[in-house]
Amino acid sequence: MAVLYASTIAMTEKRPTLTLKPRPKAAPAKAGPARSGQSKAAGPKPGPSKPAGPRPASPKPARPAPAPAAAAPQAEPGPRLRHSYEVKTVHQLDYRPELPSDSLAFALLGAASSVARVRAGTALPQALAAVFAAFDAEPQSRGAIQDIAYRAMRQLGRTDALIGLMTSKAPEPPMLAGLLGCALALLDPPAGEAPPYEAFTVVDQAVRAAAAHPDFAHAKAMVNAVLRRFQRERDALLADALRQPPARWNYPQWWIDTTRAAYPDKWQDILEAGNVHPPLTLRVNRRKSSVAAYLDVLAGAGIRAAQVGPAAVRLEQAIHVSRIPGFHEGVVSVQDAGAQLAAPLLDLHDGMRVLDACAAPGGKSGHILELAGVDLTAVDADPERLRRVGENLGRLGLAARLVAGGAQDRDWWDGQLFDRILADVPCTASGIVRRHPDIRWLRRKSDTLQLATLSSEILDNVWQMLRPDGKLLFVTCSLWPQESEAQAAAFAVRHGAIRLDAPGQLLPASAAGEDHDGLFYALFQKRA
Ligand SMILES: C[S@@+](CC[C@H](N)C(=O)[O-])C[C@H]1O[C@@H](n2cnc3c(N)ncnc32)[C@H](O)[C@@H]1O
Repeated sequence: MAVLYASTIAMTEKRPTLTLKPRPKAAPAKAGPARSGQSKAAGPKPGPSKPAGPRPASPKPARPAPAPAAAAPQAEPGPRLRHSYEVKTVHQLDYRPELPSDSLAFALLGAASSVARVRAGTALPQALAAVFAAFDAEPQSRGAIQDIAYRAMRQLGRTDALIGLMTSKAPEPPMLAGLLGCALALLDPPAGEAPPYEAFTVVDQAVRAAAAHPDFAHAKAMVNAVLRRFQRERDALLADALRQPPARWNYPQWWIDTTRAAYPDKWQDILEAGNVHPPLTLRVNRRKSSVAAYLDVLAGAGIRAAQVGPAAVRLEQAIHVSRIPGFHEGVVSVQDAGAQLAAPLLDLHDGMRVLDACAAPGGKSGHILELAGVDLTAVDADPERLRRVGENLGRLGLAARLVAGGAQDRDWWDGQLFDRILADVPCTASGIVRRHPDIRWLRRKSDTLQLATLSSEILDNVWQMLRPDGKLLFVTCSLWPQESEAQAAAFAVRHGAIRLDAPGQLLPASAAGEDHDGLFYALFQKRA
């Protein structure tokens, strides 16, 4: 059943007409009209996770369209509402369109719903999970929805600017803006990337998508006009849009300013590195195999790969985890090469008591247990994420004591000191935006200070749980000094901690020889 979303988002009963900005001057037409009346769209260019052209009939029954806004149930009888712009309506992010589930139009609506959810504050993976459930999406359409949503996130600054240039006001509801953004991201891929679909297919399917949604079927002509105008006036529009830094870099302005202030000589490279597709890097479980043996397995399966760290293997082409040899048997885990530095830095020995203070989803917990037979306590504040630690360790054939709790609290601690502590604290995650392109749009500037405050509480608390001579590794996946180096320096002063050798701030890199996320490492020893 379609879920109605609370009517906090204003929309008028009399639907607002989104007017198009007048063109500065007539431009010669390059593209033909959108063929929205056709029964079958041309299929996409070959590539992964792409839906086929529309089928004549939907394989699943479409969800019934909820009642129109004016008929939405009132909690209590109130004064009669005027037929005016004061009447609010609900927006239906969960509405399953009456479209073939393998059509690009279906995938575009799913991606548009995901983008609208991210704009409302939901992380993209959760947004996608909600859309897959609401749309009852099959694996093929899931792949297509996800692909388009990730593209849209990587291009959001640019597509927002383009939409702003072509429309007189922000398209409403947000899902309509999301649909335009998704379609523009397909029409205008990043430099060097081929468009995944023919332009006329994208326009045709975006118009069909708009027409299939009760909240903005009225705007299908606008969708057609905006996308066709982009095709005709592409160069001029892009030149105009790219004058705005968020469009040029695809980050919010505050993010650009913060990066520039922290890294005056490297900020552009850092921003670019966050926009490239991340590689698929694996960690070989040394309890089950070796890098050399695993590379042989990959070669035998026709998968090209290279060693990029003591236990790290990078695949030349990303593949689905289900196709990674030995993944389900726990021979390998997916983990960035930079993140693989953590466990070896802890200098682990069999029999040690080790605390992983912010453990979920358990990437580093697994590595710790692969390296030594330690007694591991894995704490995380999020019980749902903690469950994934158990699943991941189970796949590796390893075990730890799992504790749902705040690492700034002590109620879960049995009072016995730890020999080693890993504090991979919550942070803005500004160093891993290439894997999570939604993060930059979800974060607010004020998050940095709030997260830095929490992480200093965590550090101060777990330091009391460390035995004299013991070591604590402080890790963030942040690029901001406030969360990393400044935090580490202040911590060392507060506690008189000995600072040992560690990589410090690793900036994100995507060169063949060095390819890792942006991470920060500081290692401390407690005085005996
Ligand atoms: C950077 S992630 C940890 C990644 C993990 N170490 C790994 O390698 O897979 C940070 C984790 O801290 C958790 N977290 C957030 N606030 C916390 C708190 N107050 N105490 C403990 N864990 C917390 C989050 O749920 C998240 O799982």
